[in-house]
Amino acid sequence: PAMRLDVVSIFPDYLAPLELSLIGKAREDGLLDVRVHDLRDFTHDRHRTVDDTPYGGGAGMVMKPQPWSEALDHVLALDNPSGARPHLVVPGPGGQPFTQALARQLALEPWLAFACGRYEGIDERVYDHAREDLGLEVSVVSLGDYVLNGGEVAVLAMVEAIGRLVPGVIGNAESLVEESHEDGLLEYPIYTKPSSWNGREVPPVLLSGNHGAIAAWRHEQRLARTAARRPDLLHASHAGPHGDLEIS
Ligand SMILES: O=C(OCc1ccccc1)c1cn[nH]c1
Repeated sequence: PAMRLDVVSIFPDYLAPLELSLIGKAREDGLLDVRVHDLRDFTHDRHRTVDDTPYGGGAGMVMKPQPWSEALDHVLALDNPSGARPHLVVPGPGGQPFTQALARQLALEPWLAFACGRYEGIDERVYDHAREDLGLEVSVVSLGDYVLNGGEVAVLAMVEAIGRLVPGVIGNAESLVEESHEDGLLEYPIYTKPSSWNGREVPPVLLSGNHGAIAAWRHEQRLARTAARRPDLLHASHAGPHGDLEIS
């Protein structure tokens, strides 16, 4: 059965790229069932109001709870015979880090619903309502320590990272194996033809046909790159036989 992905946003057109290329094809192949909903369809006033000023004062605006409650009810009611429940994922700067590990976990779920916040965010009671009244698992997830204007860009990134892990979405499975962050190290440098270009040569080991030496060189490169760019990713399990993390 297709993995179901619902997205609620006041800018549904922002999610149009999900109709393209890989994710678009996976939708055609029935692997992903992606539906985008306009939050303003769940307002009833002339101005289709979705936000208001924050209680307690402060800058900016807060998204009103009622439209979100009606949008979630609509998502849950849509052709949902099994009564299954979606995992509600809300992008936000204050969330748990979105990592390849979390992407892998989410790719195993049958149904994800994404709530795209705008302004300063969503009234907290929507999270409580979703958890306590709708019985949903709710996760606030951050792409990184920076602030976007809204959740849409984050959802595009997450849907791409998750969608490509769904079996059948990516053609050759092996391309999924050797990837950054899969085993905690960054990827090694890659090369293709011509072997000499612009006076620059491809490292000879890669042309040697000596697969042991090639694998060793690639591992060394991954360690060196990770030490240089992401020392935070390095830990004891990556130490060499002498327990050293020093890169030669
Ligand atoms: O800004 C983000 O989400 C959009 C958002 C949601 C709620 C209020 C303001 C902005 C974000 C940053 N890292 N990961 C997500």
